Amino acid sequence: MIEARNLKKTYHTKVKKGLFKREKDIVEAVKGIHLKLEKGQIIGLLGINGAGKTTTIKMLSTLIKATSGEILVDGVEINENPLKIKQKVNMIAGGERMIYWRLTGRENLWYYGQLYGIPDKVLKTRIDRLLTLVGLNEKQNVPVERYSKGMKQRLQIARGLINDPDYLFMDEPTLGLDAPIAREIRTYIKKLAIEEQKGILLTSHYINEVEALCDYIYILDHGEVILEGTAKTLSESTFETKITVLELAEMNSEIEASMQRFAVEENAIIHRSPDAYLIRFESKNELTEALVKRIHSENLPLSKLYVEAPKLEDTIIEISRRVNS
Ligand SMILES: Nc1ncnc2c1ncn2[C@@H]1O[C@H](COP(=O)(O)OP(=O)(O)OP(=O)(O)O)[C@@H](O)[C@H]1O
Repeated sequence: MIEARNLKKTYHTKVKKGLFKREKDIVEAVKGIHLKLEKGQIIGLLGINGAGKTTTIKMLSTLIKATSGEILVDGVEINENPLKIKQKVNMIAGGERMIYWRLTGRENLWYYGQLYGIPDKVLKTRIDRLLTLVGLNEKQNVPVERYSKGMKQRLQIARGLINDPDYLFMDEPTLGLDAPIAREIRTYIKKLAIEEQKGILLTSHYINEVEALCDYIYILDHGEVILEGTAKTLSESTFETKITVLELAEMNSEIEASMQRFAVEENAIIHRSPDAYLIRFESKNELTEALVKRIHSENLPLSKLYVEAPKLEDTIIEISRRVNS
C-alpha cells in the first residue's frame, strides 16, 4: 500500500517585477494531503482550483521531494531507500512526452529498461510481454513517429510498466485523445488493475473517465483534499435530496392527478420529463416504498421504478459551485 500523510509542497520561485526587478514568490501547491492506494485499486484525483494534482503525483512518484510529510510505500518511507522505491513506482503522463520519435517502440522500451539497469535477458522477455499487453507487437519495429496517437499512448503505458512497478501514477492518461482511443486506453488501465494487480492513481479532467475507472476519489481544492469517497458516497454527501424515477406503461389525466396528489402528500417536487410516461420525484427520502404502495392501491401500470444516482459530473459541478461561491 502507498500512504501519504500530511504531504506538503511549497514552491519558491522568482517572478519578474518590471524590467530588472525579481521578487520572491511562494506557492503552497499542496497543503497537507492524506491518501491511500492499495494494489489492484484505481484511485482518482480530481481538482477544482490550482488543485495540486500534478505536484502530488510528482511527489508520490519520487520526481520531486515533498517539503514535509511522509510517503510510505509498503511501509517504507520514500526517503529511506529512494532507489528501492523507484523500482516499485512509475509515472505515465498524457500527451507525447518521454518517448523518442525516431526510435521504434521496442527501442524506446529497451532504452528505458537500460536506465533501470534491468539485465538484458529479463528485459527482453519483459518487453515481449509488454508489447503484447498493450497490443503493439506487430508495430514494435516501426519508428514511433509513424504511430497513431493511441499507439503512442499505449507505448507510454508499456514504458510506465518497464520496471514492473507495483504502483502506477497516471497524469491525464487520455489527454487529447479522440473518444474511441480514450476508451481503448481506459480498457488497458482497468486491465492493469484487475489482471496485473497494479495500484493506479490517476488524474483526469474528464469526470466521466474518473467515474468509470476509479474505486475511490479524492477532490482537491487549493492543495487540500476537500472531499473523498466513492462516486456514490460523494454524491450522497453532496446532495440533500433523492430522485425517485417512476416509469408507467401508460399515462392519462387521472394518473397525472393522482401523482400530483402523491407528490403533495410526500412533500416531493415533480420533474416532468419529455418522455410523458416518466416522472421524477425529488424529495428528502427515497420514495420507492411509498410509490409501490400507491401503485398497488390504484392498480397503476408500472413499467420501472428506481432511485436515480446523480452522475459524478453533477456532484463535481455542485461542489465547485459551493467552493467558488
Ligand atoms: N515548478 C513550479 N514552480 C512554482 N509553482 C508551481 C510549480 N508547479 C506548480 N506550481 C503551482 O502550484 C499550484 C498547483 O499546481 P499543479 O500543477 O500541481 O496543479 P494541478 O492540479 O495539476 O493543475 P492542472 O489541473 O492545471 O494541471 C499551481 O498554483 C501552480 O501554478
